[in-house]
Parts: sequence; structure tokens; C-alpha cells
Amino acid sequence: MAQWAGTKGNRVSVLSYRPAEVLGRCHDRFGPVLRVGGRRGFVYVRGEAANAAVFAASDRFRWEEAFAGLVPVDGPTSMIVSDGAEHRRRRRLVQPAMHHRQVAHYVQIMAATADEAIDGLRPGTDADAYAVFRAAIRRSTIHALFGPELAADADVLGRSLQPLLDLVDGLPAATQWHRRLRTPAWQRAGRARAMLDRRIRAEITRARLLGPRAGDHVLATLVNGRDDDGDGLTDREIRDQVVTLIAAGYETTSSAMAWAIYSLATEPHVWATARAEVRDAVGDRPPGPGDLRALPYLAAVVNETLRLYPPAVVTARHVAQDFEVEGHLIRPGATLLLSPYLTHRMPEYWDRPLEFRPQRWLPGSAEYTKPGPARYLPFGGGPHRCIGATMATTELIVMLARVVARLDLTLPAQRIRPTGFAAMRPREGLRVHVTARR
Ligand code: HEM
Repeated sequence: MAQWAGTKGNRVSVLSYRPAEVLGRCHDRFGPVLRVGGRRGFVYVRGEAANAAVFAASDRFRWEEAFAGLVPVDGPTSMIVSDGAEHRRRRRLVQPAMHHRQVAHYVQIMAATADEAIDGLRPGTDADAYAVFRAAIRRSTIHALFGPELAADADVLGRSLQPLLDLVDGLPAATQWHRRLRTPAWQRAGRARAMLDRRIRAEITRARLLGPRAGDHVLATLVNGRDDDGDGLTDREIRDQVVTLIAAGYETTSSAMAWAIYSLATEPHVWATARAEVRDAVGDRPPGPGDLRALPYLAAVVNETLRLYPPAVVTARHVAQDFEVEGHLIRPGATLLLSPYLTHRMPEYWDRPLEFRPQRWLPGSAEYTKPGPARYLPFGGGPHRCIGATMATTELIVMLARVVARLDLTLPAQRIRPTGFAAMRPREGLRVHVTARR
């Protein structure tokens, strides 16, 4: 539900996302499994038992149909729309770049990019924190994964991607209509896609020419990687994984960043505690990879942000074989939707669910609980679980560490409305007033 937010009186202001709230009320009335639209329609599930049943039955689902709406952006060979052996092959070639150890190499890029963004904020002025950090996260994701050459064009790539992201930010059926009717939005997206593809293909060619000397970023892995049969990826497959990683990487993470800043700014004691932790751990310098373990409170802030504001409000599965959930038999052809947002706000699982309480994630705290993977699922679950989860949480911790250490912010009175299908974000951005910068 839309709400007015402000810092006056430090009112606790957890926001709600209207369509999900409506869905939640239907669940309250009709139970954890809701069917809409007949056999080939939608099945909405809510709660830990239903989510666990979905994660345990991944072999009964297909992703090609479930995420078909993303094909105009990500391409037909993207891992997100791949199934079975093709999915495993594509994912396996990207995986090394997303491992914990590899992500540690990105910390310096993340901190430096956050610092550049913060340097651009002038004390005494207002700024849209969502837009500022969206651009920063896009640049740092591209830099970390694909090297400085492509990162130099991060804003241009963002402009090319935007018409495509706009196109898929509705229900998949709406995207299909744009395609059938060749609407202006579809044509705009087509032109943008051609520009994007030219730039990425040039980079692929460059990486092929350099061979293993192309550095240790993902592009080199994608170009030089071979599966067990010695087969590599085609240029088309590489293009699709590159665009998928860029688009999936910054849309979601920057939404989470906006919600974290919003939550910190509405809870000054949380901001102060996070700042004290950063000061104790690293003083004035940016955190390095070895410092992350010394920032458990900030990690808790990130977990709590992703609990209340999971950018992926729902995630989908196409049912390919009979599947039973909570006593309901679901036949092939249906689209199953599970909702991190709804499960994360259920009073059955969370004490004071609509309060922002990072302490619930701290092992030393009386409120600590360790939710299982079907109760806390901001990154989904099963074989397509978000490949960028470690990168996203690391990026959020590092960038927030710089924000709380270097900035004092207040929230001017404004309307903050969660919106978006692909990633829940603040509809009109997040206006902040910068009172001080160090
Ligand atoms: C806070 C940030 C993020 C959130 C909330 C998020 C959430 C998700 C979710 C819910 C899924 C679907 C999983 C499922 O249905 O089981 C997913 C998949 C995926 N995400 Fe993320 N994501 C985030 C950041 C990232 C980043 C930083 C990257 C890469 C740079 C990334 C790349 C991907 C890819 C490639 C997939 C598809 C994986 C597959 O099909 O095997 N995501 N993400």
C-alpha cells in the first residue's frame, strides 16, 4: 500500500506492495494454494511447506516457459530460460566467477564505485538515492564481471537496456502483445537491443582475440571455458549469459540497495549501530575482502532488507509433470508462482513481521532464529537458485558500509510506492536530503 514516509518522529515505516498484499488476503481466505484461470492458468502458493514442496520437485518443472517473458532481454539461450543438461552446462561455465573466493576480488571495485557515487552527492542538496546507486551498481557489476573496457560504457549499456527492461516489466502476456502488435515499445526495444548486442559482440570478439590473456573476468571464462566434452559456448550463448548477468545483477541489487537506505534512514538507531560497527572494523578506509566477517550487523541489515523487500516478489515455475502441493494436484501446463514477499511477512514464522529488526539475524541476540531455505528465500531455491546471491549480498554490505560511514541523510516527506514486476523498486525513486558527507 502506498504510504507517506518521513523521518519525523522516527516513525517505523515498513512499506507494502499492493498487488502482493491483495494476493496475501486471498491466501488468508482460501489457504496456501490458489488457482486462477483453469488448468493452464496460474497457481499461487504461500508458506514454508508449499515452498519446500516446490524446491524438492524441481524435476517436474520447466524454466523455458516459466521465464519466456524475459527472452526479449536475456535471449533464448540464457541460463534462466534453459532446462536440463543445457542449463547445467551454461550455469557451470558461469559459476566459477560467482564463487565466494572470486567475489572477494570484486570488493575493491564495489567500494571504489560506491565512493565515486558518494563523492557526487553534495551536502545541503537532495538526490535520488535509488537512481544514484542503480547507476553505481550497474557500473560495478559490469566492471567486476566483464572488465573495465565494458564498464566504461556502463551508462550507454544501461540506456540501451532500459527499453528492453521496460518491455518485460509487465506480465509476460503483455510482452507477447507488444510482440504481436509490433507496438512502438516493441520497436524501440528492438533498436535498443541491436545497439546493445553490437557492443557486447565487439567485446566477445576482443576477448576471443586475447584468449586466456583476456584477464580473469567472466567474459574470459565464457569465451575459453569448456564443458566435460570439450565444447565451449557459441557467441550467441555468450551474449545471452552476459546480458542476463548484467540485467539480473543490477535491477534486483539496486532495488535492494534503495530499500536498505530507506530502512536505515527511517531507523536512525540502526544507522548509528551500523556506522559504529564499520568504524570499529575498518576505521575510515573502505572495507576489503578480509573485513566482511567483521560486519555482521550490516549483513543482518541486508538480510532484513531482503526479508521485507525481496526484489523478486514472486518467482515462477512451469509445471511439466503432475505435482502435488499441500494436498492439491497440479496438472502439467499450469504456471506456479511462489512468493518470497508473502512468506517473509507471515506472522506464523516471524516475530513482529512488519518491523525492521536486524537483530533477528544476529546469533548473539535473544531474537535470533535461523530460518530454513523455504522460509527465507529472497534468492529462490533449487537448480536455478540465484547464481549471484553471494555477489549481491557482498555488494550491498560493501556499498552500505561506505554509505553509513560517509553520509548523513534524511528522508524528505515524499510518496514511496513499491512497484515493478521484474524487481520491486520505489516507483518514484528514493529522494534523500544529504546533510553531511565525509
Ligand atoms: C538482491 C539481489 C538479487 C536478488 C533478490 C535475486 C533474486 C533472484 C531470484 C529469485 C532468482 C530465481 C531463482 C528461482 O526461481 O529459484 C534469480 C535467478 C538468477 N539471478 Fe539473481 N538476484 C539478485 C542478484 C543477482 C546478481 C547480482 C546476479 C548476477 C550478477 C544475478 C543473476 C541471476 C541469474 C543468472 C539467475 C538465473 C539462474 C539460473 O537460471 O540458473 N542475480 N535471482
